[in-house]
Amino acid sequence: MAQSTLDSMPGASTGTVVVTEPLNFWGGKRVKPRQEKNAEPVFEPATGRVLCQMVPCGAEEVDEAIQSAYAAYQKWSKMAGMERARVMLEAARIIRERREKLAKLEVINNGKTITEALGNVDFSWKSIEYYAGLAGTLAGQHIQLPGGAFAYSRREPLGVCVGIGAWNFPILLATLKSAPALACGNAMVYKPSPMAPVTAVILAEIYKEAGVPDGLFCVVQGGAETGSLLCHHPKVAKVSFTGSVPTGKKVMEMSAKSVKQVTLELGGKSPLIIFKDCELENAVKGALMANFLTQGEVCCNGTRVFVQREIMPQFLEEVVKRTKAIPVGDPLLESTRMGALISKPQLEKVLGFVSQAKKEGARVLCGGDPFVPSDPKLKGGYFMSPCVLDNCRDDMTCVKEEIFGPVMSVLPFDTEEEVIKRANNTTFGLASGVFTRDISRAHRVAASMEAGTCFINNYNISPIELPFGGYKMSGFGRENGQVTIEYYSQLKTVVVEMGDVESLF
Ligand SMILES: NC(=O)C1=CN([C@@H]2O[C@H](COP(=O)(O)OP(=O)(O)OC[C@H]3O[C@@H](n4cnc5c(N)ncnc54)[C@H](O)[C@@H]3O)[C@@H](O)[C@H]2O)C=CC1
Ligand SMILES: C[N+](C)(C)CCCC(=O)O
Repeated sequence: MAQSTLDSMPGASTGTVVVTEPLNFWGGKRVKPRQEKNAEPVFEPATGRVLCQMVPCGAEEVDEAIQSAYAAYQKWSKMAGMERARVMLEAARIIRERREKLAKLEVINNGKTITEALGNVDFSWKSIEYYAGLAGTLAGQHIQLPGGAFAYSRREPLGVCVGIGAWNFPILLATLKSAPALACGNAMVYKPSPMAPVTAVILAEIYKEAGVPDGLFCVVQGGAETGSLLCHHPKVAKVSFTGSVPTGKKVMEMSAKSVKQVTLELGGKSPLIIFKDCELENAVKGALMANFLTQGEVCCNGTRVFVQREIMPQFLEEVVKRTKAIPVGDPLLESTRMGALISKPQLEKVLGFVSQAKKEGARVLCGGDPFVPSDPKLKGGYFMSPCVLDNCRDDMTCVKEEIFGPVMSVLPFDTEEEVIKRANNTTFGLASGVFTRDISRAHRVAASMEAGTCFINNYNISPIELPFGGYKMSGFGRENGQVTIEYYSQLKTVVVEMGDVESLF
């Protein structure tokens, strides 16, 4: 039972997998939905075929999951960090062992290429290893006070934390939220996106197999309604959310009612600035990495590509040549470099952005059309050709709004001062990038960016060791890196009197 979905994976190919096992997990096992009412079909993006049914959890089920997490938290939080680390390292080992199967299932549910999905699975076991490494280092301070009195601080967990994930990195987001949470001694109830529900429950099975107490990592399925039940539940101490700005605001509002801590990883419209003194080939490669991973459905993508006017012709020629050469198609083939978008509505939304851009005066240099691969089984898939837009202006819709698809907008600029101002002229602030061979300029620009990350001479390098998160409306709090320990724990100060109480009364 436990590994049935994965067991069917080795021979799996696009268009063959159907998932029928329950996708909820609490109390140490998969749990069948209480009623099939409101079931929603989940599609395989590469074929448009139904992969499984997602049945949203109601109030009673959410409560059951949270109670089960709370019971596990009571045990887990009393263990030493080193003991928790040992269990987590075992979970990381199991993920490594099932790397290929897990990645395949991720591809079938999300539509991204197998090459990227393998990288995402590697990111997952690395996050667990990284936070397992930190679990044994959690410590407080000892502070001496007058008269022999002293105090110490203890770093304690928060309790039951909720993770709400997006569909673009299903297994990676479930792991990068749960790994630091568990390392600090918390339990987590995780709600994946209703469009990508199948891999989080496998992570839950792996944690269980590694030896966490039953209930420590629970999965509840559902959309907005289930999400708000989680955000309102009185036993939840914290919500970590990845998704769009409008939903992030709602999560914050709901969490405010019972003063829950929140981490918000929201959208972006990040600038990538390419100066004329750059190494051009690297800048072109960087622009592709900034726009086309996971079909462009990445929050930190550098979708506003500012290019210094003198090198614009060469840049465009090279970027278009390479974009046209991207093999789009069956995401399970190793040679494919771009798979299918998550859903039909998402594909239509992205194509809509391209038509709007044309109306507003942008020029399509390549792509931007629906793409029908020659393989007949992919005819119903949500593919499009990657797109480069030229003649863009700062006031165009494609330059202002998050598109979340493979669409790069290219904008000319003349001076450093001008481009910094234009790059920062957005309500978002997730990431930014700069290509130049002038080291002073590189650091000057990095310091001026109103964004949580700045990449110098590369883009989208986000290993687990580095803090990741937004400025402005891209959110707050950080994920990844050592600092995330602070977002999943709280300090208790213990004050110790060694003499008599000096009372004023
Ligand atoms: N920054 C990012 O990484 C992401 C940005 N987006 C952007 O958002 C657009 C829409 O995508 P969606 O998946 O609909 O994003 P969304 O922000 O609505 O959903 C993200 C998660 O929040 C949950 N959710 C929705 N309403 C909720 C509520 N009221 N309370 C609690 N949880 C709730 C969803 O079920 C999902 O798990 C995309 O086209 C893209 O532009 C989407 C996903 C990730
Ligand atoms: C930083 N990265 C790419 C590993 C994950 C970002 C999460 C997101 O795009 O929603």
